[in-house]
Amino acid sequence: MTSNAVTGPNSNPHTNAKKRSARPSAFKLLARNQLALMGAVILVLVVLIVIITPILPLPDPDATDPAQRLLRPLADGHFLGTDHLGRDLLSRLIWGTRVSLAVGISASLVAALFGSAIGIVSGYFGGRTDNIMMRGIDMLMAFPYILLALAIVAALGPGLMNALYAIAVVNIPFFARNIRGVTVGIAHREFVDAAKLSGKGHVRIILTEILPNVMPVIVITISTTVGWMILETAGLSFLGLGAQPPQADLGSMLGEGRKLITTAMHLSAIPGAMIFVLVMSINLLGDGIRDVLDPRLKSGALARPAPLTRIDRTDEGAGTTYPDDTILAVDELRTEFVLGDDSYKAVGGVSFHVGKNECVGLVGESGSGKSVTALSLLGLVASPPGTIVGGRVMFDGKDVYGMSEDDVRDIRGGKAAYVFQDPLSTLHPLFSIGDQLVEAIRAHNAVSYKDAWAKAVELLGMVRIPNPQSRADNYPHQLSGGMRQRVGIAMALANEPRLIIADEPTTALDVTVQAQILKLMNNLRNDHGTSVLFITHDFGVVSEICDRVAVMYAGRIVEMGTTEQVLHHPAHPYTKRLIDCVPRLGEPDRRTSAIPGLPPAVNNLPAGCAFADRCDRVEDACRVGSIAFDDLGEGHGVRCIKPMEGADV
Ligand SMILES: Nc1ncnc2c1ncn2[C@@H]1O[C@H](COP(=O)(O)OP(=O)(O)OP(=O)(O)O)[C@@H](O)[C@H]1O
Repeated sequence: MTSNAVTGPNSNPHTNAKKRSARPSAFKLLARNQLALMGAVILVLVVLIVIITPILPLPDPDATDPAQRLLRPLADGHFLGTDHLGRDLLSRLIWGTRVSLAVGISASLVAALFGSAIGIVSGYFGGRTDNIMMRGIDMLMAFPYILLALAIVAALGPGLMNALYAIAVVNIPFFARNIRGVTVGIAHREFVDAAKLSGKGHVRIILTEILPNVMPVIVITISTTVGWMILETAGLSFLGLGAQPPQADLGSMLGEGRKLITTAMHLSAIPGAMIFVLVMSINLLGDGIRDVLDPRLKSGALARPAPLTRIDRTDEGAGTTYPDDTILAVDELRTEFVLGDDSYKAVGGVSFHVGKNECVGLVGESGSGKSVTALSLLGLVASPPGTIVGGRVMFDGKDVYGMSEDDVRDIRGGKAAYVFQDPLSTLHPLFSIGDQLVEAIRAHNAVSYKDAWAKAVELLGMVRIPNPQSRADNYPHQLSGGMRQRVGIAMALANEPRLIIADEPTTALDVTVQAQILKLMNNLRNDHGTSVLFITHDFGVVSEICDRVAVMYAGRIVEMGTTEQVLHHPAHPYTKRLIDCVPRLGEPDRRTSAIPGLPPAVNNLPAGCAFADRCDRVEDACRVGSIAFDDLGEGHGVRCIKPMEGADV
């Protein structure tokens, strides 16, 4: 770590002007996965060779020549040698691979077509249709699949086409079950309901709403099963039920070679190696395709995140000093998401502090970096893809990024607690709220279950949940949204935190419940001396609860001051426009106006002021260099070269 090599997003804005695509192309993403690329290269090579097989100067694969039997590889005129009938092995291998690939891919497509159709219909209609179709599929699955395949070929008679049908049929249940599961999850989503309400018929809904959403899963399933189907086809041919003599496929070649394995090992080793290479390359490519089609895998969202955000700092803040009673000090914090060659500078040098028993609001439009700032404070940004690339966070006088994992974990839910916007997604659906509170209490205190339960009930009472004793046995789905948020707050209060970080805790609630929750938080703050970092996009909420407020835009704080200063005398044009968006009670004639344009993408920030393109006071100087955060006195500061002095709102 060095302290001088600051490469923050705005330290050299000229470099940021470079245009970059939001997301690399699918091909680029695939090419980055070296194993998948290797698989793709091998597979393309094999496919090219089998496509041009008829025009290759190869001897007839079925022409026998007893005088030339069992020649070793590299023999004259026979690069891979000959088999027990003197047939050229290279020619048989290439023709055999062509047959195996064609049968394997065709079987996959047939299984995918029928299996997916069954899965979609069954998952979409549900009820009796689902029951009948799935019981049929269960019956197919009740037999060991290879026995079933053998039985089908035995009934239809040996032959390649019959092997193809058998392999396709035994794989239909696999597709049907997979796709049904995905369809059930989609069939009741709001966009499907909206399509139904708009009068679309079932067939159109399936084709336009369901199919595009399950298509990636179908493609992924095909790509991961085609190798398996080639193996199964080879297995049937190996047993003499697939390709019939003299036709070669990889399985039948292996079967013939097996009889002479001790005298001419190459007869089985060569087709065996080809099956291995083919199946491996298809599987590697399949895995790569799966990663490309699921952006969450590529971004690391589905990977197991590290317990602490990755810290790779080029600086440790500007060394700013803060008042003595500061509980949280954030100094030039920078957090980035690295996706391939793109880095998303979600937090680009943020500094603020929260004093004891103080409530500081963090306000800004959606995407301005409020949540990432809040999560970065205690290393909760998922890594990958998030990295803290600069700055320092001091909590209660200690450097958070210099602490051990255990120490940070101790602070989380202990001295500092989070309250999130949607408590339904943070509360466990299968445990009662009492049990979840008990768990939160016992994670930081060595108390008995009974004592923790009593404390849990007390906490529920404290956040004004009626009948806390009996409500403690309720599950999250049995509570209203407002009550769930109270439980979220009770959970945050469980260990008497010194700081509560509340990320839009009232956004999902109606105004009456919102007012109750704000009052509750204010009372708790005053009763317990807790500090609050309150994240919101609503200036109305700020005016009710915050002592000071910081306004964020494109990952940076553009204005900061007391609530009175920022709300009534905004200095930054952005703050003024944000305030103008809020309707006021009792002022029906006041015009509210939306801010034109959109915030810049954080992977492509412009030089100078990030708000310049949307600002009606912009001048040339706004688009040059880095805009400093100027002190306007009395704790009021702004990042603007032309602040609005004395603007009265
Ligand atoms: N996992 C991620 N990968 C890539 N970019 C991300 C990720 N999470 C957040 N971002 C980006 O970081 C930026 C800041 O997001 P953040 O969630 O902090 O905004 P916000 O101000 O809290 O918005 P909201 O009010 O909508 O929650 C956004 O541009 C967002 O797209």
